Amino acid sequence: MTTDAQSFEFQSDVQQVLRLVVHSLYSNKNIFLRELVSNASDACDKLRFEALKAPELYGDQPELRIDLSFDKDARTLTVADSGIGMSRQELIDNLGTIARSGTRQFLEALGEAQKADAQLIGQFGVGFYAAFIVADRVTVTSRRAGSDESFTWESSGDGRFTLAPASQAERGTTIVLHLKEGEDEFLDGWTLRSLVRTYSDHIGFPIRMPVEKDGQPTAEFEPVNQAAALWTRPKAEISDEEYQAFYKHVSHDFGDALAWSHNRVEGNQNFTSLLFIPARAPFDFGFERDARKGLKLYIKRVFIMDAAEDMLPNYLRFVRGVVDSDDLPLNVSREILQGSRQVEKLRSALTRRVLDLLEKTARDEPEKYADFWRAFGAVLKEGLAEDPSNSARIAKLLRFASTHSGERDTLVSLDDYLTRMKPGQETINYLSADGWNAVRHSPQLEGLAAHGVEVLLLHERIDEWAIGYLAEYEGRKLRNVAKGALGRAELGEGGAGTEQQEAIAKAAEGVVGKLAASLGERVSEVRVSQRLTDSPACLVMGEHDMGLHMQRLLKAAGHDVPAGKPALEINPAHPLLQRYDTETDPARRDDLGLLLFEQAQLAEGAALDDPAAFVRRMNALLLG
Ligand SMILES: Nc1ncnc2c1ncn2[C@@H]1O[C@H](COP(=O)(O)OP(=O)(O)OP(=O)(O)O)[C@@H](O)[C@H]1O
Repeated sequence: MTTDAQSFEFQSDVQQVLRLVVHSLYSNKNIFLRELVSNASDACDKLRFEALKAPELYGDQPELRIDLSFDKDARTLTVADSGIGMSRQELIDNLGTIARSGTRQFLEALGEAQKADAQLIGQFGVGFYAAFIVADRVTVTSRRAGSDESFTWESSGDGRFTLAPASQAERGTTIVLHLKEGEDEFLDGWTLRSLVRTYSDHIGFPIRMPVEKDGQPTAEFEPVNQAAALWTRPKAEISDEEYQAFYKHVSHDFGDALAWSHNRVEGNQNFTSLLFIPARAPFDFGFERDARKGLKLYIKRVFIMDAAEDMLPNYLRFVRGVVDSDDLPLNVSREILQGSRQVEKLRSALTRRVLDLLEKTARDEPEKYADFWRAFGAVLKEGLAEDPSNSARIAKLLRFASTHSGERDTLVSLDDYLTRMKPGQETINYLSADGWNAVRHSPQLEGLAAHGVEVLLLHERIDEWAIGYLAEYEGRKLRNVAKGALGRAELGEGGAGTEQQEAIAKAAEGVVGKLAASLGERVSEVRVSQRLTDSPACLVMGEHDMGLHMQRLLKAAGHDVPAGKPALEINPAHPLLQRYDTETDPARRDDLGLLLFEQAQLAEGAALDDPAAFVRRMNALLLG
């Protein structure tokens, strides 16, 4: 073993993160203490968990605690915990790298201007590196539980750190901050106590500070926090600020939570849950599907593991918090969790809690709910497919753009829709397409708009797939208006009567026949439309066929899709159809017919089979 200090370089990302943290968070510099105490508390949790199987890890030091002290002369502040500690290799791995996946992508994606935004920086959990906001040198000495070796890690935050053997007598980690010039406020007992009370009161282990006598710290330590895990305390005694501080501890989010729900359940199952809905998606939200974090499982107050995957369905993966069970065995393993009926029950109870909380927020604080929907709506929609037993409740929480306002950001619920249905209308109408403009300007909406019938506008990738799992809402069928013939059920009493329709269809028989001949196998049928008022034509699938948009999505994902053929619906009153009908040159007429078909494909968002031929035809007609 070497006795001299060895020098190492930080992984390249670390330097960048460090610089960002120090520059962006200076105005919130107090948070360094919260971060260090939070890590110390995690280290105590880890020891308590490992000691379930190996009680000898406690040695002769059963106490788990976090001590804060300072030395005015040396200008140092010390955070010492009796937690799990770190081995030499762990010091190198944990304090010289950035483990979170996606950090590099995140940094690259941030523009220069955004880099100064503390909220954004906070999203990747600044953690240990926050120490460098106030310190120009940080010394970490650690001795892992069960080992008699200790090591000192030291860095000035300049891209390098050193590592040397040490002789720390006790288990755990001691972090000494050599404060920068001007940071003397942290050398004051009163300030530190008030910071602990503000940010770390909820920590479940005692945070202790030296008793002061005549303004001088003594060797005796006293607790300065409540040292009771927050969720074990009665709701009425916990302030919003305390809940928010705790949220930051469990979620590593820098901003506040949007809402939370804290419950104690007694009876068949005994557990406490404290669940938070974040206000924003974390930067690596998309990356973490495989290793989901965010819901901590405690058993009888002992932290066991991150168990989001077992305790919550995938579509609620944005939830953060803790669940503390009195019934599960302390020696539970992931394998046991996965097969356990008790866990299954816990999972449905937690799912209900989250849906209750979302319903309450939607009802009482619609603006907050709108923020939630913007951040996580697309995730919640997956629930329609994943959790059929709750699909009615999920459906109530859905929000859609609609022709009611015609604006992308003004969203309506299915309940809103029901109140605006026309007399005689039976279906909840929707249209889906690739992107907002394609759906908003679709010719398919013209007839419905003329009758004043509202249509939900689905324009996100997941929409058509998700909505396919929702056959009806409150007894009303959900109806894709791009399919089948529209009648009274879709249009209400204002829909054209059958006699009138038949008369129009009869008058158009000639043009319909000619078009069917021009288009041949491309379409299943040509018919007069109820949908159109301004456009000449549109494409419509059979009511039970797969929508054209969905066919494209599946094809793009590499699936074999049965090629259902659309019908071409026409608006015989449109001048282009009259021009088609009166064209005497058969070749030109066929070209015009094909153009009508291709236009309908384009308007619906499809790519053309042979775009060059389309352009040639179009140009010939423009010049002719
Ligand atoms: N006091 C401590 N005792 C033991 N290990 C620690 C301590 N402080 C930090 N560590 C280790 O160093 C790692 C990195 O800490 P850091 O605070 O940078 O990130 P983190 O806590 O994992 O995540 P986050 O970015 O969410 O804060 C921790 O995961 C932990 O393994």
